[in-house]
Amino acid sequence: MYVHVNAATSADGKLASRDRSQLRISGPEDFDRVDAIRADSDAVAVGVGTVLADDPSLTVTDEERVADRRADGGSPQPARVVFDSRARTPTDAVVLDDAATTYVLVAEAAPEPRREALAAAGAAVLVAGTERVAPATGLAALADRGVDRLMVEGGGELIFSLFEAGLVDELTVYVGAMVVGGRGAPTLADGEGFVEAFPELSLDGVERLDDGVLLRWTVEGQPDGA
Ligand SMILES: NC(=O)c1ccc[n+]([C@@H]2O[C@H](COP(=O)([O-])OP(=O)(O)OC[C@H]3O[C@@H](n4cnc5c(N)ncnc54)[C@H](O)[C@@H]3O)[C@@H](O)[C@H]2O)c1
Ligand SMILES: Nc1nc(=O)c(N)c(NC[C@H](O)[C@H](O)[C@H](O)COP(=O)(O)O)[nH]1
Repeated sequence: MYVHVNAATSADGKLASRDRSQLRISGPEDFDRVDAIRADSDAVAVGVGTVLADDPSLTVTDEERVADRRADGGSPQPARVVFDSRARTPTDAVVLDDAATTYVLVAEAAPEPRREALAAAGAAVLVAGTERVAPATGLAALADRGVDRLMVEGGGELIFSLFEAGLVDELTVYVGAMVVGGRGAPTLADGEGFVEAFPELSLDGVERLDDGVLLRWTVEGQPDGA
C-alpha cells in the first residue's frame, strides 16, 4: 500500500493551536490540492483526535473529480478511515454520514457497546491491535478491502505512529504564513518522538502556494528499515 501523509502547519510547525480546535492554515489553492489528493486516493485517514476536534467530512468536493472517479469505474468518493482505539468516534460525526464507506479501526480494548453503536451508525468496524490500533495490522485490513493508495491527513499522534512503524511513503506539508506557538499545541509528528533512527526524507519539490510554501518529500529510510 502506498501511504501519503499530507498536512498543513504554521511556520513554527503547529497543526493547530493549544486549544486543538480546527485552525485554517491552508488557503484556497492548498485546499484544492488536498481535494485532488483525496480524489487520487482509495481512502482518506485521520485519527479520532481529529474527528473530535474538526468533525471533518474527508470527501472530494470538486464535482469533476467525483465524476472522473465514477467514469473510472470506482466509487465516487474515497473511503474514510478513523484510527480509533477505544471507539470514541461520536455516532453523529460527519464521517459517519452516507457520503462514503467509513472504516473505523478499533483495538480489542474498545468497549463492545461503543463498537455496536458505531456499526449501527453505519461504520464498518475493524479490529486491529490489542490496546491501541496497530498501524501495520490496520493497513493490512484496509488492503484486504481494496485500499492500495491511502492518504493520511493527521493529526500529529497518528502521523508519528505511522512514521514509527515505517509505513509512510510520501510526505507533503503546506507551511502557512502564521505563527501559532504553544508547547502543548499539536505538531506534525507528536507521539513519543524519535531520539535516533530518524526517518530520512528526500526533497522532491518546493512550491509557493497562496501565501505559504508546499514541501514535497519521499520517505527514504524508516526506523524498521522498510
Ligand atoms: N493542520 C492540519 O493539517 C491538521 C490535520 C489533521 C488534524 N489537525 C489537528 O490536529 C489535532 C488532532 O491531532 P491529535 O494528534 O490530537 O490526534 P489524532 O488525529 O492524531 O488522533 C490521535 C488518536 O487516534 C487514536 N489512535 C488509534 N490508533 C492510533 C495509533 N496507532 N497511533 C496514534 N493514534 C492512534 C488514539 O485514540 C489517539 O488518541 C486537532 O487539533 C486537529 O485540528 C490538523
Ligand atoms: N490541509 C489542511 N489545511 C488546513 O489548514 C487544515 N486545518 C487541515 N486540517 C485537516 C483536517 O482533517 C481537517 O479537518 C480537514 O481538512 C477538513 O476536511 P473537510 O473539509 O471537512 O473534509 N488540513
